[in-house]
Amino acid sequence: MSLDFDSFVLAAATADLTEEPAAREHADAVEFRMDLADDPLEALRAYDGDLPILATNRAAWEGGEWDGGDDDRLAVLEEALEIEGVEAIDVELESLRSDSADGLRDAARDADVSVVASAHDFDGTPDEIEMMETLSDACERADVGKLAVTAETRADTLAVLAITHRLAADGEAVATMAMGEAGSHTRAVAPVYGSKIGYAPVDPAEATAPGQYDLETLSGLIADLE
Ligand SMILES: O=C1C[C@@](O)(C(=O)O)C[C@@H](O)[C@@H]1O
Repeated sequence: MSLDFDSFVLAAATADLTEEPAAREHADAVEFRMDLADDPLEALRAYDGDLPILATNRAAWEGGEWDGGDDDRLAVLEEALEIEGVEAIDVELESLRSDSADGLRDAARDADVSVVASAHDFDGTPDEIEMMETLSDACERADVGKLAVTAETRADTLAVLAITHRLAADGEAVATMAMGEAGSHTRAVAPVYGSKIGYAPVDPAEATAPGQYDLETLSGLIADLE
């Protein structure tokens, strides 16, 4: 079964699937950060929660903690496709651009699992033209295109919201957020402009990116702004 991003999905981001019961009240899905977990395939096989899983195995070169080779990283993600409960996977846009994840994407289609193509900028916010190019490319290569940048100013956050609005208005499935303290509010506001995925840790001490609100807080903010 595939996770459908027609409406907004709030994902509880975690390296520990036993947190799922605590996430149920506020989340629509669990983002399982396989790269941050000890034995991720074992944990997935043992999962018997209610929330669908978006599986991410983030490369070190994209801000994650997978410390093996890239082929192994994608192969582990491909194994996850076969496990019940996994309804979406996150694949780095760079892997899709280099064709190294073509097999994985085809396998996801065969398994009826959605693909999120993601790109991150941990240093800053590129200009709008560059962000439009990156996000449009991500949308072309997957079911959802995701872009997370690092905001330092209000102008940065406005630019992220502007491109979100533009692509969503064109019918593209996008997920956006500005990382960092200056970007926090975009996590609540981007869904108003059409962003389809939000990420928040159940436990604020276990954030998976800078500037995240905890799950209960983000869920409340999004509900208030709807
Ligand atoms: O790519 C993303 C988005 C994210 O980096 C964020 O900023 O919320 C959090 C990550 O867990 C997730 O994989």
